[in-house]
Amino acid sequence: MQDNIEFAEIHWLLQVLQNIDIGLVVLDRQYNVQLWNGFMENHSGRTSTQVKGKNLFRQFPELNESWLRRKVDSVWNLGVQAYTTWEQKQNIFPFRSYRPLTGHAQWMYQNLTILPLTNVSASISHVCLLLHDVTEVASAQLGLQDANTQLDFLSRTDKLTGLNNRGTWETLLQQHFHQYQRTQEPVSLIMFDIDHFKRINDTYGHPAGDTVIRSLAQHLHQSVREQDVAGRYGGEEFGVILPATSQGQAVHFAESLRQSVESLVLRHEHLSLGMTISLGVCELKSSIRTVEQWLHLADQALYAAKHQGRNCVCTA
Ligand SMILES: Nc1nc2c(ncn2[C@@H]2O[C@H](COP(=O)(O)OP(=O)(O)OP(=O)(O)O)[C@@H](O)[C@H]2O)c(=O)[nH]1
Repeated sequence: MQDNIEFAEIHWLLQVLQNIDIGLVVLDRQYNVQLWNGFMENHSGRTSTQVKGKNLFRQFPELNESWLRRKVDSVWNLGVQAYTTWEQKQNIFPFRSYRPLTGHAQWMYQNLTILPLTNVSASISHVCLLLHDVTEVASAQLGLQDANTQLDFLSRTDKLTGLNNRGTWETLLQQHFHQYQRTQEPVSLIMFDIDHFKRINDTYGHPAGDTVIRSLAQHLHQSVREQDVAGRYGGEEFGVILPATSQGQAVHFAESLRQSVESLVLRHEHLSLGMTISLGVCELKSSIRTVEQWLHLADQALYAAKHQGRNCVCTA
């Protein structure tokens, strides 16, 4: 009677294992498949009869053999279970994902547990791979990461121009100021502003003014080196930090920017628009005690350029 109940229990257990929503694979020392449950059959398209007794890697050449062997060998050698998550390896078995909720995840994300299985003499005779489909969790987490990256980008950039916004740019200016205190390596600052921009707005309308600002920002972005830091400081005022640049080199850059901006012809609807800019340059020196003072000196140079008649470069 007792034997019958135990036999029935084993029978039920086998049915559960066959139908459970987790992949179960038992392997012997030679990586021959000894058990292949319903989950594995459904997702691989191979029946248990097709794969049983055959080498796993010969059956599935798309598996990363050296990686999986390393993992499984550690279980054979240490006798303890091993675990790997989808973050470490997206999909161990390249199964497609058919979950309606996660239509954008083409492949199944998987977590894998590898268990040592002992025989009657308590030595490890087989290993069991437990494969969990974690596509929904992974997609939600990846979606959240994407949203955070997007939010981070939006909080750092100016909406109209895509340049660093004022807050970000000022933080970077602080960093360059402090770096100078440590290294004394040359670093220059250029502040510049579109001349008579109010007239553009008043004559052609605010959208035309926006086009001018956007085009100038794009031109600036294309003109600076990778290590330079461009930002929109205010309405039509911009700042550029030029690392490893002396005052003379910064003036040279400012002058070539001034000339290239002067020759730009911008299209807005049926209009052809042009603009000029005035620029102030200030190389950081040890006599400049604070970042505010540095910015103020560059701003003063910019206003000097305005007073000199605009469309020119002045130094602090
Ligand atoms: N279209 C548009 N206009 C802006 C934006 N931000 C600021 N402005 C306008 O820019 C104009 C700046 O005018 P002012 O500060 O008088 O400067 P200006 O006309 O360029 O004169 P100068 O700087 O002295 O050459 C103001 O009319 C602002 O309303 C923006 O994002 N888009």
